[in-house]
Amino acid sequence: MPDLNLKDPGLLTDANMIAGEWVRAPKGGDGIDVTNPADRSVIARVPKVSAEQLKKAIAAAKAAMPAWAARPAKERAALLRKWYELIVENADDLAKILTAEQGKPLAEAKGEILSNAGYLEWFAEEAKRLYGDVIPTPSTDRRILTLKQPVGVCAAITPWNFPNGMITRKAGPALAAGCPIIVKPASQTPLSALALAVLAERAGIPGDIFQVVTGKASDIGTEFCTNPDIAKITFTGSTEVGRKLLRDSADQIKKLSLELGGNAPFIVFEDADLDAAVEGAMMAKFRNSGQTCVCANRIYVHEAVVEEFTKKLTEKAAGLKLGRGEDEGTQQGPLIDDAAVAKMEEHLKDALDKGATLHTGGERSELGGTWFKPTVISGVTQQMKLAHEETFAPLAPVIPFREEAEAIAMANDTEFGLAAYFYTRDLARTFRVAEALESGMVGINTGLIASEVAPFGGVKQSGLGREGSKYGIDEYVEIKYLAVAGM
Ligand SMILES: NC(=O)C1=CN([C@@H]2O[C@H](COP(=O)(O)OP(=O)(O)OC[C@H]3O[C@@H](n4cnc5c(N)ncnc54)[C@H](OP(=O)(O)O)[C@@H]3O)[C@@H](O)[C@H]2O)C=CC1
Ligand SMILES: O=C(O)CCCC(=O)O
Repeated sequence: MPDLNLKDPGLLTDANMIAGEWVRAPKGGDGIDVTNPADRSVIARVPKVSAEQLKKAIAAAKAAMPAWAARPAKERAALLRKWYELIVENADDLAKILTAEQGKPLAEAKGEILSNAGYLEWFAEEAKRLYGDVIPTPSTDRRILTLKQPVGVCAAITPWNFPNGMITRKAGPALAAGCPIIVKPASQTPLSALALAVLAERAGIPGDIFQVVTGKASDIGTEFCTNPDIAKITFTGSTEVGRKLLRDSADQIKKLSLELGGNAPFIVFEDADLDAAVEGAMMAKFRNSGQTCVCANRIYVHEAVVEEFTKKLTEKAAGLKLGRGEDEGTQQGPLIDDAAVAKMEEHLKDALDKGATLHTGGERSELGGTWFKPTVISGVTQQMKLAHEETFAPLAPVIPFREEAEAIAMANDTEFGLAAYFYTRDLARTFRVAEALESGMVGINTGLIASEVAPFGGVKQSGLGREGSKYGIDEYVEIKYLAVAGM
């Protein structure tokens, strides 16, 4: 294992947690190399779980579920709380592991870890409030009650852009509701997931209740979708894979939560606080080098302020410091891989070929590898590729508009509906526009919306279900109705 200068080297492991045991790749056997996107060096090799091992993990989770679900909610809550505390205590080390495999600046990595540990804290509390109802009865011979019961064994498939946070968001509500969960992290970033498993074990969470398996995505996905002992799949990633999971699990009518691609519009009205809008756009566009599903993909700016906005955005974007995530002051890490750079270049070229103007960036950085200079272009139209596809990279396209209705129509002109943002100081417009935007989340005068207390999720082809908030745990329970007569 690499020397990441951890306070606690025990957090770095290349073993899977299967049925309560740490399982390494067989010597000389098949495995997956984990590389540091900053220099492409191989930092670890994790196992490719075998079909038998995966079945064993699922069977172990199924066998362990009744005892876990039967524990008083207060006990499950205490274990989740302990896990949360260990993550917070070890946030510096977890951030180093995350940055080494994902590339984001260390401060951002630590921010991801701390803010998303909040989902464990939140759901530890919600575990105790999983109330049913007593419903007023329409006839005197009976009483009507509801219970909330755990949905069953859950399987999570998580992406590389938030290697730590996308797991706590799913494991928190699952475990709180009484469900075991098996996590398959992205092959690019398994070490953060495995470090979470180390801490879960230390917190006292049984190793058949929180398991992590690494390996070939399509094989694991197929087993999750077809194994009758998996009741629910929770996925964050591309719309294409989400669609496949939905299709493949249709035969067994599994429950699915899908947090898929976005194509967030970011609208700046003529009455906006322009400096605040520029700050918000920087956050919504360039956080994680543009690789978040809620990243602003299209920036619509009223024609009266478009020139000034573009100038200010360009200055800020050009001032971002690129570097290795672990280097002091780095604001933009490398993109995850060459495919991510290729997509950025494809969208940029298409826009420039169709008449867009380049203000800053537009090329790979001198740092080499997968760094791409933060890029601002203007004169963008709805006919360009980036208006309809998620770029997932540091490309900020500015599109002018004249009328509010025109901005809303362009914003909604997409099959996606995850996040949207707009800046205005007009209260009536605030509600009018917020209600008209076809998205699951709307940031108004802010470019940062994720929080464990709020429901995160999309409409249209951006997915199904919500993560976080009082609604998040509903994704992991079934409501059972009791009709009690004979009294
Ligand atoms: N909503 C979001 O937050 C995210 C959106 N995306 C979008 O998707 C694009 C592509 O990114 P990419 O990493 O390829 O996203 P994917 O959807 O391919 O990967 C996300 C997760 O799904 C797994 N996966 C891939 N194929 C299958 C399959 N057939 N069955 C089951 N699981 C599978 C991956 O595993 P493995 O790593 O082993 O392939 C990973 O764990 C991005 O450019 C972006 O537009 C990507 C990541 C996150
Ligand atoms: O990209 C995602 O899938 C989640 C974004 C979380 C955040 O905004 O912190």
